[in-house]
Amino acid sequence: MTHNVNANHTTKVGIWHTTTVQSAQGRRRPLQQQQHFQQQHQTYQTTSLAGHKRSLTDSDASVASAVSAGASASSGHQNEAVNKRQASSRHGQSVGTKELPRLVASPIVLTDDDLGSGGGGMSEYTQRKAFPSTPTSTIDPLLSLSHPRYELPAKLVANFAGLGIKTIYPWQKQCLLGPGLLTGEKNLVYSAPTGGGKSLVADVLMLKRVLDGGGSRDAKALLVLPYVALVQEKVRWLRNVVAGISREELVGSGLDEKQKQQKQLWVPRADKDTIRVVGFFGGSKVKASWNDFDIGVCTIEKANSLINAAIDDCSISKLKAVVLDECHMIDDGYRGYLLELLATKLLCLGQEIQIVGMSATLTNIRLLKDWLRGHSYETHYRPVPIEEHLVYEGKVYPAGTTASILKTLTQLDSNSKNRQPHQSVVGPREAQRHVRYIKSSEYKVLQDPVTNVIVSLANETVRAGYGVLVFSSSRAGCESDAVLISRALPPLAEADPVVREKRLDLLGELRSLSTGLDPKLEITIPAGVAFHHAGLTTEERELVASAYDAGVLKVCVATCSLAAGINLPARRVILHNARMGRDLVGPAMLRQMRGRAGRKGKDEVGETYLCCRKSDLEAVVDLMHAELPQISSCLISDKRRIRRALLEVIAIRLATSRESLDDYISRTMLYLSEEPLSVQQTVEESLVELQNMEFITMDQYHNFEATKLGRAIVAASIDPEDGIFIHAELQSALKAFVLDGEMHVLYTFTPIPDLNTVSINWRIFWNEMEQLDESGLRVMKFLGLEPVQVNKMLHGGTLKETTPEEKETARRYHRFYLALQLRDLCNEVPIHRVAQKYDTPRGMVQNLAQTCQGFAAGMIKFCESMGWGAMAAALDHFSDRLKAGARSDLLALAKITFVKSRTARIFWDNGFKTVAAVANAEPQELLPILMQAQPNKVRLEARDEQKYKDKLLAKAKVICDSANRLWQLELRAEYEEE
Ligand SMILES: Nc1ncnc2c1ncn2[C@@H]1O[C@H](COP(=O)(O)OP(=O)(O)OP(=O)(O)O)[C@@H](O)[C@H]1O
Repeated sequence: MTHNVNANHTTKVGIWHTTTVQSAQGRRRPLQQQQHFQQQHQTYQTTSLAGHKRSLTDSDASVASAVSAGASASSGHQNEAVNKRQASSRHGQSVGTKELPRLVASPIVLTDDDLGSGGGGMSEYTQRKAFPSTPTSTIDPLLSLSHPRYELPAKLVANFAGLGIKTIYPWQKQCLLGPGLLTGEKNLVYSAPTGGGKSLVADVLMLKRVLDGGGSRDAKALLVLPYVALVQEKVRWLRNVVAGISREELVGSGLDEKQKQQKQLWVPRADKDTIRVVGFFGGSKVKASWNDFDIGVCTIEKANSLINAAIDDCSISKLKAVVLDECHMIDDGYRGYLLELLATKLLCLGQEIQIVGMSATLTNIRLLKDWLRGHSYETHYRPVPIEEHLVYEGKVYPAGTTASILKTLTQLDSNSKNRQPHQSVVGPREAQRHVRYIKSSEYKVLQDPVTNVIVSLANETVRAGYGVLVFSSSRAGCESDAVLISRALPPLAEADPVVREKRLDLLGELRSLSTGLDPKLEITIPAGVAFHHAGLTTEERELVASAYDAGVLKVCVATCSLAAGINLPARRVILHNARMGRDLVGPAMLRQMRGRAGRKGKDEVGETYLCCRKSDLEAVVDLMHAELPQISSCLISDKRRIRRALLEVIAIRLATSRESLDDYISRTMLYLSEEPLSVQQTVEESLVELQNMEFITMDQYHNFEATKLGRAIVAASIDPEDGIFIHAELQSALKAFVLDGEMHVLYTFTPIPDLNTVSINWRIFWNEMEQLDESGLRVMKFLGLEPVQVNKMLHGGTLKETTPEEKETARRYHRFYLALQLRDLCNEVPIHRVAQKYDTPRGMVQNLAQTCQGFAAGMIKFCESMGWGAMAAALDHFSDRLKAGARSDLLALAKITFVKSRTARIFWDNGFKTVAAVANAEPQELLPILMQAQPNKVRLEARDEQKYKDKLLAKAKVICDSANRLWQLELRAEYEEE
């Protein structure tokens, strides 16, 4: 027997917490009543505020129908009938933003089993049983960070408390008090579940090293994270943590008078007493040096190149701590292996640098502990309980029972010959195990059981007032899920007035970005839903993530890019098929995704629902029960990596003799797991290959030395194999560099594309080629790119990629296609226009705009190291245009904060042609110019208009201040020249 969840209030789903359902039941009407209420409410709804902001024009309606078509390709007559019914029930309601016909989410029904068992009991992942409650510092004083054992400045402790960390968890205490950790004598590697509070331990140790500095006032730390978004989030967090803290404060805290006297007090200097946290990634800080920061938060690549440069110029002695977050990535051959390289170099230095590694998915922590010669700590504590489920064919199973689902299914399958077509695949034994089921839907767009389930589960949580994170396998999937979910949720007019205002503000902010408002976000945001993927620009992603974090949005549908490390308030995490592109995610990624549910400080509990298709069931159940793979070094699996490892240490002169190279290799993680003899042999072969490639030479004393080329490759932070390609390209360019146009320089600044990720639209290639001037065509010819080949491709030809030569040619076509995009960006074409023109997601175009700056800096270093001074100067001269995204006449203006590309052009056209002119302007004067620079004029209400102007005025003030600073620098330079 089953009970409709909406009609029956006796649900009991967990012993430790109330679930979304229970909370919802406590607060809301049963769904049927609610729908009735909504319809009534909608019928008599007066004109909404949003209606004033923007009306549904014909063109909007056509966009809406286009989106509808995309989101619901299978939509049919039955569906239309329902939609028409619903649309007519909304008659008289003003639509604030674009809106598609509404859907009613399928009801979720409880089974008897659930009523009796407490919703399947606690899942295997829930750690709450072992730690029923978190003790406080009244029970254990060491749970307070102000305890003298930690020797932390009072301000730091207060900052942590202000950020919600008033007491630490028992495991955090035990971990911090491990031997030699607080004093920085020992390295540490530790593992705790996602959301377990790992960051705090590393933050405390790292800050102690920076503040204490082993006597140095110039102590530095690096925190290494795998993704740019994580770097940005961490920079924000750490800046709050260190706000108002000076190094000398540490000396005064937690010590008695005698101890204070014994410690030498530093004399504070205005520029030295605060802790500077700086983020390093992609195109940011291309020329940054160690003097620019105290704590550098970096991507893996940036950390590796910073460390190389510091070892080379001997400034590495300032480095006191390195934190490797998500250190299981060491086993990722694509880029994670750089973690092993950088840490091994530090281990070889023989100076005290505390290395701290952490992860939620480390099974063989011992290997890392042995490698780092440190202390290890493992906990399974998760402060917020998580309840996990599998959903299959509309039925919800507690995660613990999934293995038996499969068993039942196998039995049923073996008897399938006897099964009648109308009989369900789920037999009676299995039916007892599922705790809830989602009724199938009458709408055509919700015929797919997985989609239907996702809409219902999201709808249930949002209506109970909580946040939902949905992971979808692709960008298109994210967008279509978001549109469908939004159609089932209450429209904007029914939202709380404060939330409604904020959603409208969010729409306004997105509209005012240079990319304009995405038509699908325009549909979903009013209902509190958005998507987040690499196709959006960073600004769009940031606005979406922070609106979701603030509760303005209730549903965020994301690709797995949002899975690692990000702290967002998700009561419920729903996985749409657990796929990344076409492939099923691995166990570590699965854990990361599910780990986004129920984060401390954001939510009290968490629930996860992995929703899968029948064809995936077996693989998904295996995945849910899969042990996390043991990590291992991947240095040896591809010889390119060991070659890079050797080339780097030779080039930065960390190890040049055979003995020191052996010593270096013996300190890798690889050396602990591989047969020493086979490692030796690989090293031997790699050294010979590096010599053959002319990256290194051996001198008469049998010491290795990097050649110019070898040093250039390391200075440019590129892979040795890419180095060969670049070297060949630049070497031939030297002979005939095309300087009577910009294409050749731009081509040189274009990062080497991965052939699998860049796809060329040959029609566009052809069109652009036809419009190239003579100089541009000469560049093409020089690169060996044939119009005949482009024409062939246009008519269905294939670009061969079998031989190394063919691969190189293919690379050039792809690189040239990207260079064309870069050319448009530098000629002030806005990102979204470039994206449209080249048939590429705008996030990708923005990524190109950002990464090319770092790559360009690498190319300049490459030329400098090769002794190609003239080429380096020519490239350097042009590199400012990449940053400015503008033609050369605007370069000076584009140095001003917020004045880039199109905005700089509008300043110029309005007579503000120099920094001095802007510096001498009143912010009010700049207001009309900034309004002109907004691409999308929106009809605004008077009140909103004022808000909008206030925002622009604040921006104008920043612009004036920035221009003033630049102008003063210019004046000083002129004065000094005289
Ligand atoms: N002692 C504490 N008291 C209160 N909140 C805490 C404490 N420690 C950590 N938190 C909070 O818990 C949340 C999760 O912590 P954190 O980001 O460190 O998790 P994590 O273990 O790194 O997870 P993941 O592996 O998913 O990144 C954060 O919001 C953090 O501020």
